[in-house]
Amino acid sequence: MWTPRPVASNATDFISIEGGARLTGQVRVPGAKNATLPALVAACLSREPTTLTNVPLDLADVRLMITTLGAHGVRIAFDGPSTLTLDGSGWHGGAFSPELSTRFRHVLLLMGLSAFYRVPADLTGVGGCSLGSRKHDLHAQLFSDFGYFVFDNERSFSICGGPKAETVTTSFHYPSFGATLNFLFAAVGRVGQQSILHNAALNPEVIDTITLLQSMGAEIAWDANRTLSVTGPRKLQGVSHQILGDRVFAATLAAAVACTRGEALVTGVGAEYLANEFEVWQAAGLRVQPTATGFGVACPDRLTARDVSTRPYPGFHTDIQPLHTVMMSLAQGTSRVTETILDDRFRYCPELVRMGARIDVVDGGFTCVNGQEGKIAVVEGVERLHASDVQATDIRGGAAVVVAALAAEGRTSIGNVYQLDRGYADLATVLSSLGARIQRVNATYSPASSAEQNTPLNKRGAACLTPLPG
Ligand SMILES: CC(=O)N[C@H]1[C@@H](OP(=O)(O)OP(=O)(O)OC[C@H]2O[C@@H](n3ccc(=O)[nH]c3=O)[C@H](O)[C@@H]2O)O[C@H](CO)[C@@H](O)[C@@H]1O
Ligand SMILES: C=C(OP(=O)(O)O)C(=O)O
Repeated sequence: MWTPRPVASNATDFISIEGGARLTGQVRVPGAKNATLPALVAACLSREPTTLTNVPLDLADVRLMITTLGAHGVRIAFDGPSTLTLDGSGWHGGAFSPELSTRFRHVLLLMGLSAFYRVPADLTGVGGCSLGSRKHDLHAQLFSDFGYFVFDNERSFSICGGPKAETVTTSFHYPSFGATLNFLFAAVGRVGQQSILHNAALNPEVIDTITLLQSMGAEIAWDANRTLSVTGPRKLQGVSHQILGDRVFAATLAAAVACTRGEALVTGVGAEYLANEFEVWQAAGLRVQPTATGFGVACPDRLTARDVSTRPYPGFHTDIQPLHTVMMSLAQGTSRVTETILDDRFRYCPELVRMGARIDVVDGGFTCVNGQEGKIAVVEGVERLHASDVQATDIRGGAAVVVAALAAEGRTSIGNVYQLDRGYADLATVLSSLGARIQRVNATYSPASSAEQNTPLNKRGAACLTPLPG
């Protein structure tokens, strides 16, 4: 049996980038984190082993999910660097350790898995990126609509009991990705019963999970009005499923190419999954050419400013918003980036400002999906960014800072690399294969050395670090 290597996430690690190298070459994106987390849970719905391929096993969130599944009765065999087989028949639910659950958002999907197996589950603390208020009221609502007993207060979220034996119809005020997945997991467990969800999320990663469930035997249909209908099968069989390529990773590479005026061929994910983002970026001057296995991207000239507003799929993806902001930071003109889904998703902007970006985050005068005051980043493009000592505030905010550093003059240090490890496998290796001068530095703590106390990162109190190599 193959054994996965440990995910290297030392709290004091940082990424060092000497900016200015034009990115060129060819790269394949791995399977998507946000398709893998649901697929790991969906695979456990069969009492027969199910094999997943194209799994980004080196992601911290994927490991957290695997560890949590294993701790609650799932048997997992690693078959290779991106393949594993799960046998979920031993899933027993119970109380999830806050030590694990507070570190990733999609621990919420284990409530759906428990609903499927009709075992009680108790969740104290949910993690994920800090992007403002991230509610789970729709999750609580759907389990209640299905007939489970739900206890949901500030301290814990628990379900127990079983579902009703009749058609269930439920409706979301917003097409929540995570809540749609939990709906699917609970619905496929109701043998012969129909479940209907109005205003479902139908993004590529949900469709990938639906494809997996359909191949296992579930009857699932949807329409253009976002109405999802599920009939639970008598049995879900074990299958093999390849995880969808990561569209956000692909967009990150496109942004890196754009900001370094490079040229690259990206494979492993269809350009159609980025249709909206590419339409905006092509209007800004980016050249994108879909291919049979991905897309070519090139940026010969400076981009021009373009406004965007985040929306549920197929609208402009909130996870790609920080990458748009960094592209606009170097574009000609002023653009407005409106975040309508997660009010605090501009936490990375001060990091870009440290690198010379001109960004003002202002109140937008609208209410965000999460009920908070929505914000707009007003980005005045500059010709150049400069190196600084910055932090990855969250997965995609961290990616935006990496892209900025690739384009900036001088050497940038990026701390809090753990955030990047949650969503990007081997980012430094992937970027260096395109010619980036990037290095992950494994820092060691040494309080005795006063020289180390003066390294750039220490000015912001991030860590005591050994001097940068090179
Ligand atoms: C692991 C994963 O796949 N995460 C993605 C998923 O997160 P996640 O599944 O958490 O996102 P949701 O689609 O559920 O949440 C989006 C919005 O809906 C609100 N909401 C959500 C649930 C709920 O019960 N009540 C409620 O009001 C949230 O506060 C937020 O404003 O979609 C987000 C929005 O596309 C992405 O940024 C994340 O990358
Ligand atoms: C916000 C994200 O992830 P999570 O929901 O796991 O925090 C993300 O993938 O950008």
